[in-house]
Amino acid sequence: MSEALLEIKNINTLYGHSHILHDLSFRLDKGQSMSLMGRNGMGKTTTLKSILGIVPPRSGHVYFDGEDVGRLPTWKRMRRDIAYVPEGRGIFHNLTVKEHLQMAARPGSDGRGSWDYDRVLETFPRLQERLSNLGTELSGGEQQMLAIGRALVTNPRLMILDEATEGLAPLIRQDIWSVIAAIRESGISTLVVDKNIKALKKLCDRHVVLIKGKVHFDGSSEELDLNLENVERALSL
Ligand SMILES: Nc1ncnc2c1ncn2[C@@H]1O[C@H](COP(=O)(O)OP(=O)(O)OP(=O)(O)O)[C@@H](O)[C@H]1O
Repeated sequence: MSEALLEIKNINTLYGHSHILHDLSFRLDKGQSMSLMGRNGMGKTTTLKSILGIVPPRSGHVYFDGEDVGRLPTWKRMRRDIAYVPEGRGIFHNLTVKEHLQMAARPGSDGRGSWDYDRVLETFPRLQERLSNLGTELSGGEQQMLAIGRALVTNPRLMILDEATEGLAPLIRQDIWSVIAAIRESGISTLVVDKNIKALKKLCDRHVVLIKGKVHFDGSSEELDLNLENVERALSL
């Protein structure tokens, strides 16, 4: 049996008295790619924030590479090689593209440094042209490329992307999907939230669909195909 990179077990997450995630469990194996889907407000972002400890679950466990990281602060989880590309991208208005990448660059926890500043610029030639531009001067697509580039230079083993292509023009979306595929090919596991089921089916090995903070579907791309109607119903308005 393959080894789990990320495993969450029976997570319950609340905002005050609002119970959002109910006994949520799933696992992502090493080298694999997983999609997390669901209609607006179903708990996708809350799941990602629970994994990272930004919103710590009230109960349950988060295991990363076999270690229970559930009590660690967010920055320590990220030092275990988890990178996060948040919804809204989190680009700093007053820093240039170059500064964003230089500030974030570091080897992985075991010294891996395959994704460095130069490789990111080779992957995103658009960023190369924009090195001295401030965050505010970038288009939405360029901001997303920078957010992904900034995550890559930390040499993660797991990259988490929230709303990976939301609000981007179709051609830029295609670029982002190609880059996520390349990231995955380079051996980094990915956990991707997006609405494009077709792109996710091609890119990811496993798929989890949430309804009201519970797992409605969890399966491979083949199983997703077999349950497509059911899953599409869970995703439609
Ligand atoms: N900071 C917060 N305080 C209180 N409730 C919140 C907070 N953040 C999110 N929620 C609520 O938690 C529920 C799940 O939200 P979440 O953002 O995880 O959903 P989502 O599936 O990511 O949806 P979207 O696609 O809209 O981002 C929603 O009902 C939302 O209103």
